[in-house]
Amino acid sequence: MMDELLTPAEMSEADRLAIAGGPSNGYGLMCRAGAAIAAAILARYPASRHFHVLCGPGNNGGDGLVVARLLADAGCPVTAYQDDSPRPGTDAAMALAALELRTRPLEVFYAGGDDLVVDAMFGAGLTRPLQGNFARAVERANASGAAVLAVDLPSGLSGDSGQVLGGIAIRADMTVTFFRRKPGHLLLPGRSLCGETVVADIGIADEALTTIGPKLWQNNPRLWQMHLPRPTENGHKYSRGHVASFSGGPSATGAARLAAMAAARAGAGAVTVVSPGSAMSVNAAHLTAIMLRRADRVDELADFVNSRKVAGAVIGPGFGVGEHCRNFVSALNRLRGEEVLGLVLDADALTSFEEEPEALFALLAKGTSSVQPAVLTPHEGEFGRLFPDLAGAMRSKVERAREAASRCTSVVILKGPDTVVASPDDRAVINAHASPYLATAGSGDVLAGLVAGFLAQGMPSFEAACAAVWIHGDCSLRFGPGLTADDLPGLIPTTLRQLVGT
Ligand SMILES: NC(=O)C1=CN([C@@H]2O[C@H](COP(=O)(O)OP(=O)(O)OC[C@H]3O[C@@H](n4cnc5c(N)ncnc54)[C@H](OP(=O)(O)O)[C@@H]3O)[C@@H](O)[C@H]2O)[C@@H](O)CC1
Ligand SMILES: Nc1ncnc2c1ncn2[C@@H]1O[C@H](COP(=O)(O)OP(=O)(O)O)[C@@H](O)[C@H]1O
Ligand SMILES: [K+]
Repeated sequence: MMDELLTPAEMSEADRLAIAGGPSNGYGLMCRAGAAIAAAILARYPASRHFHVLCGPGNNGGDGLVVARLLADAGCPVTAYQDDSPRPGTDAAMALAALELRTRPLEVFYAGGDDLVVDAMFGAGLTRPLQGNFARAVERANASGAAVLAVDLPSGLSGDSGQVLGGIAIRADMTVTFFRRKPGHLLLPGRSLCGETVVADIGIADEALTTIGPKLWQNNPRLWQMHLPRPTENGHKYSRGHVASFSGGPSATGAARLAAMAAARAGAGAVTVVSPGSAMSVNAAHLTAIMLRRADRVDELADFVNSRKVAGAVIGPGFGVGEHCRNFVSALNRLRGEEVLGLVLDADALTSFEEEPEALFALLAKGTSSVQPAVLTPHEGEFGRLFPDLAGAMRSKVERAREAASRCTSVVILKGPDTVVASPDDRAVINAHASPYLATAGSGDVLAGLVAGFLAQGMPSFEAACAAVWIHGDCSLRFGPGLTADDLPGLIPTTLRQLVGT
C-alpha cells in the first residue's frame, strides 16, 4: 500500500533505517534518487532546449548534482547552478566531486520557454523562508515559461504543512518524491504547487514503515472498503439502520432533507426527517421515501428514538443556533451508545456551542470504548468557533484536526479543498479526491447525511467519515460542471456499486 504519508522527520527516519539496513549508504540512496529524477526527465521532457539544474547546499542539492551528471552523460545540454558548495564529507559533496561540469552561481540562471528547470534547491530540510539568490532564482524560474520539475518538494514549500514559508515557492509542473508522499504534497497550497506528483522507488524497504508506524494516509478506498456495509439476505429495513435527520423551522428545512436523502442512498434502511411542528407541512410536501416525525421537545425526541430504533442521527444543517439546538444535541448524545449508534454534528449544532465549546467537549467525552466516537463536520469557519486557538494557517491542517479530535473525543472532518479526517486515536487522512464544484450550497449537508447513513449501519466512525468524504468527492468528480447539492445523493449509488458490487 502506497497510501501512507510521511512527515519530513519520518522520511529522514526511513532514510536512516534504509542506510543502517544496507546495502545502500547515503550516497547510494542519493544516486538512486538522482537516477529516478533523470529517468523522469528523459521520459517526459526529452526535447527541452536546455536543462537548468538549480542546486541548494544540502542533500536536495546533492540529488540535483547527480541529475546534472546523468543528464550530461546522456548528452543533454545542461547547466548546474550552486552558490555554496556542500559541506565537506557529506553525500552532496561526493555528488559534486563526481560532476565533471563546473557549477555556475545562481545569479546567472536564466531559462527560456523551451527549457527545463530542475528545482533541487530545498526539499525536506527547508527551515526558513527563501531569501536572496534562492528567492530570485524561484522568481525567474516561475516567470520563465519553462517546464519545472521539483526534486522531492518545490523549494519554499513545507513538506509538513503544505504552506509556503515566507510567501515564495517554486511552481512545478511535476514533482518527483521518494518512497512515500509527504503531507505537503496533498495539503493546499502545496498540492497546487507540485503539479503532478510521482513517487519514485529508491530502494527503501517497506519494512521501515513498521518501525516508523505512520498514522497519516491519503484517503483511498483501500483504507475502509472492507468496512462498507452490505445488506444481509434476511435483513429488514430497521436492521439496515434507521437514521434521523433533524429539520429547522419552516424556512430552513431543505438541509435536513438533503442529509436525509444522502443517508438513505448510503444504505440506511429507513430515514426520518424529525421536524418541529411549525415545519411539518413544508417537509411533508417534499418527502416521499423519507418518513416524517414531529418533535418540538426533548422528551418527544427521546420517545421517538427509543420507540423507532434510531441508529444514526444527524443534527445541525439548517437547524438553528441556540439553546434548543444545544438541548437536542445533549439529548442525542445521552442516547449515543444506547439506542443511537452514531451521531453526526454539523453546522448549527457546532455553532450553538461557540460560547462554551468546553461544554460540548465534556458531553462528547463518553468513557466506554464500546461507544463509537461522534463525528463533527466543521468547515474552517465552524472549526474556528469551537477551536479558536487552532484556527488559521499557523499550524498544519493535519495537526489542527488531530488536536481538535483529541479535545472533543470525536472524529473531526475538517472540510475544504484538502479535507482532513482525524480520529481521537491519532489516525488521520488527507482527501485529494474531490472536485472544486463541491463548493456549492448544501453539499456539506449531503456529506453529513452520508456519514450518518454509514454509522447507522454499524460502520466504525473513522472509516465511515473517510468513506463518506471520498464517495462525496467521487460523485463530484463524476458530475463536474453544473453540480448542485440536489444532484449529489443520486450520484452515490454508482460510486457505491463500484466499491461493494451489486
Ligand atoms: N537523507 C538521505 O539519505 C536522502 C535524502 N534525499 C534528499 O535529501 C533531501 C533532504 O536533504 P537535507 O536534509 O539536506 O535538506 P535540504 O532540503 O537539502 O536543505 C537543507 C540545507 O538547506 C539549508 N537551508 C534550509 N532552508 C534554507 C533557506 N531558506 N535558505 C538557505 N538555506 C536553507 C540548511 O541549512 P541550515 O538550516 O542547516 O542552516 C541545509 O544546509 C530530500 O529532500 C531529498 O531530496 C535523497 O537524496 C534520498 C536520500
Ligand atoms: N475547492 C473545493 N474542492 C473540493 N471540495 C470542496 C471545495 N470547497 C468545498 N468543498 C467541499 O464542499 C463541501 C462544502 O460543505 P460546507 O462548507 O458545509 O457547505 P454547505 O454548508 O453549503 O453545505 C465540503 O465537503 C467541502 O469539503
Ligand atoms: K526541491
